Amino acid sequence: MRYIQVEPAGPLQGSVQIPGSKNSSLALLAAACLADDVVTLEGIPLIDDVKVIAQISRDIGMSLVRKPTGEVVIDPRFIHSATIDPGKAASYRASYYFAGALLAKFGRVTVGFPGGDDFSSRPIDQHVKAFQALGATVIFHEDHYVVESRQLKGADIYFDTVTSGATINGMLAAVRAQGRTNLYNAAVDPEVVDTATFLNALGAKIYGAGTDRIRIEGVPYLNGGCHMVIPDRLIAGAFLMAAGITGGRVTVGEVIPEHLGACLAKLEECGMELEVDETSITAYGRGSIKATRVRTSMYPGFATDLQQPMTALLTQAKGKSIITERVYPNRFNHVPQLRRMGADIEVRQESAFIRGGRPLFGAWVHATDVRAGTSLVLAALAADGVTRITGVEHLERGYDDVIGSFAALGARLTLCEAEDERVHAVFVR
Ligand SMILES: CC(=O)N[C@H]1[C@@H](OP(=O)(O)OP(=O)(O)OC[C@H]2O[C@@H](n3ccc(=O)[nH]c3=O)[C@H](O)[C@@H]2O)O[C@H](CO)[C@@H](O)[C@@H]1O
Ligand SMILES: C=C(OP(=O)(O)O)C(=O)O
Repeated sequence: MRYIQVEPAGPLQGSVQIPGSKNSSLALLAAACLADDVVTLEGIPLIDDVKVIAQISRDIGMSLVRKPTGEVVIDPRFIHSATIDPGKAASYRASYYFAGALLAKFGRVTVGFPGGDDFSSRPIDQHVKAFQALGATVIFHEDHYVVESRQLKGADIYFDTVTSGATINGMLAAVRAQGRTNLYNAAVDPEVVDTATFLNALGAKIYGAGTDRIRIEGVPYLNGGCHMVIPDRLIAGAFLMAAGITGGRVTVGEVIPEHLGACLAKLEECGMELEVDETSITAYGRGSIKATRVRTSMYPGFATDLQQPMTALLTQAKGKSIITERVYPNRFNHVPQLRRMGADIEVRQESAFIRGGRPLFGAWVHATDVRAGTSLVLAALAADGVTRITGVEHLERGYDDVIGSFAALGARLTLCEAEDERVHAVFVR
């Protein structure tokens, strides 16, 4: 069993270049299926979810090659199958994008149910609603679903809730549908805009991405092309919080500061000093962190994926903080683990009540999902003593080099192998 060992190393200091966004990359790689020629994507991180996509691509006949210079070159011209293996689909969340992307080209797609971080019920009813509105049938089987349509037809789609996944999937399915599609109550996340920008570069006609109404005029053909994925705003936000919790100074480079608006405002409310340039942000963790109230919401609100590192930060804020999780109300799996490290947090319904200022100490803890892992790394950086974090595979879904990137800032993280599996059983509860 692998674990990450974190030893005390004082305040983090230095700069880190932020990699391409996981969530955008997963959408772009599936979107590449829609093209009729070779596509090059720059900045795709080498994370586990992307490795699964590489395997899926091989299965369906889509060549996907990572060049030594880092670009990923995809040739979708010889895709021969629209069946996505249930096991592979279930090993990450965004496998559902293959349904939208392959539907218009193949008329029938079989995809295993999505996996990904298991912190809450994560319905796909709005994806289904979009496919059905475009004229497809969706049939559920034990471990997969089949989406079928002889000819997708543009439609007006009113999402019942704001969802980035269903907005992107609706866009993917509509790009090659016949006629006009309007997506209402669409998500405005940067990942939605990034996917639309990429598809438009290939010849799609998508208008209004980044607003809550997106219009798509279907096209019969998409060219090849090049695109650079946006930086990972969630990784960037967590590094800024790491500066706060360790009282250090961290610069995140190659970011789009606008994507982090709600996070930056909250960190300033907590008393952190920030210097924002065109493509970089420096956070100073000077002085004490102030308690605050956070409510997560969809973009441009405070991201649910930053809630967990923020919880870690607020354990060190003097006074009472409240975090309310509005996107995934049960997303508090990191809290019992933070408590093992001495944090005083109580979860009631969709809120975590944090009595901050208690010292943290090293312990064996388990990362149940990628952001829970980030939260534990941050807590460990501020803790007295050695922390050992299992569930490394969850961190590897989102980070291609969690050890190296924190080490570059002076942290002491080591990837270790435990021989005794019983250790695992003791704390994974
Ligand atoms: C791979 C990926 O991009 N994952 C991100 C994506 O997940 P994901 O795409 O799953 O999240 P959504 O944006 O779709 O979900 C937002 C909200 O809509 C609800 N919903 C969603 C779909 C649906 O069919 N029905 C429905 O009710 C969800 O329960 C949630 O409350 O956005 C989440 C919210 O920002 C992030 O935490 C995830 O990191
Ligand atoms: C929830 C997340 O990922 P996924 O949707 O891929 O499970 C995340 O990145 O925090």
